[in-house]
Amino acid sequence: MSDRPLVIAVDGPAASGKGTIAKGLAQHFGLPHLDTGKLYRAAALALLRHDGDPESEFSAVRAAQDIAGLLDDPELKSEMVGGIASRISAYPAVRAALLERQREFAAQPSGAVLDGRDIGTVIAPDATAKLFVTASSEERARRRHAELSASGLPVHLADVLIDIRARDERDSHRSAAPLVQAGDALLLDTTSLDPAAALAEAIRLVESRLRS
Ligand SMILES: Nc1ncnc2c1ncn2[C@@H]1O[C@H](COP(=O)(O)OP(=O)(O)OP(=O)(O)O)[C@@H](O)[C@H]1O
Ligand SMILES: Nc1ccn([C@@H]2O[C@H](COP(=O)(O)O)[C@@H](O)[C@H]2O)c(=O)n1
Repeated sequence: MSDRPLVIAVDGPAASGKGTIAKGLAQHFGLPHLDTGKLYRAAALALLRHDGDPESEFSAVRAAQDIAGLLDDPELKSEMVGGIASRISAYPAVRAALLERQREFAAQPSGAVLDGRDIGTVIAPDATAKLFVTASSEERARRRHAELSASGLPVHLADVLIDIRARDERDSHRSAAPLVQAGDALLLDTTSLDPAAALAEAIRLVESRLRS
């Protein structure tokens, strides 16, 4: 077994359960965790609050440089913010503005768990273990719909499914750091797993990497 810090990269599409798994892995292995989607969402929120134009890369980069104080804002969770995050995250200069912070987090001597879209491919290509977490788009829409309804944000399931599919399309087909399973990532399909079973499988997969 290597004595390098344990770094776990968790990537996957929207509402696949990667954040839930990443948090659970962090707790299990005693590591700090970063939800990198929050950085893109915070940039989107900064843009919205400054009446910026998502069509302007310049405007989006300025927003990405101005996310202090926004990382725990409850508005980050809204579908509107998630949609704008997915649009502006396609700009290479926005990704560049958020890169160093993520790399520094991954390089902590303690090790780390990060979840997002490009952790295993761009942010931490040398991660000890990489998981690509997925689930069918219908199941992901069901989960996101339940989450939004529980937090008092009424939305139609059909609209959530359309939004999830649009997000998948944008995240997977952009030229800058697209959502793609890294060649050495282990696939974890959570469609028919509850959160506890998904985490148990994730721990098993990480441990299998630690032994290899
Ligand atoms: N295996 C699972 N079965 C059922 N529900 C789940 C499962 N995993 C997570 N959830 C629920 O689905 C919703 C989305 O999960 P989570 O936030 O972990 O996904 P995510 O991939 O990190 O989403 P995003 O990156 O788009 O914010 C949450 O409400 C979470 O509690
Ligand atoms: N590493 C990442 C993380 C996120 N994004 C983009 O942000 C959007 C919102 O992310 P959530 O995980 O909170 O849903 C997402 O749709 C991606 O477009 C990213 O590009 N890279």
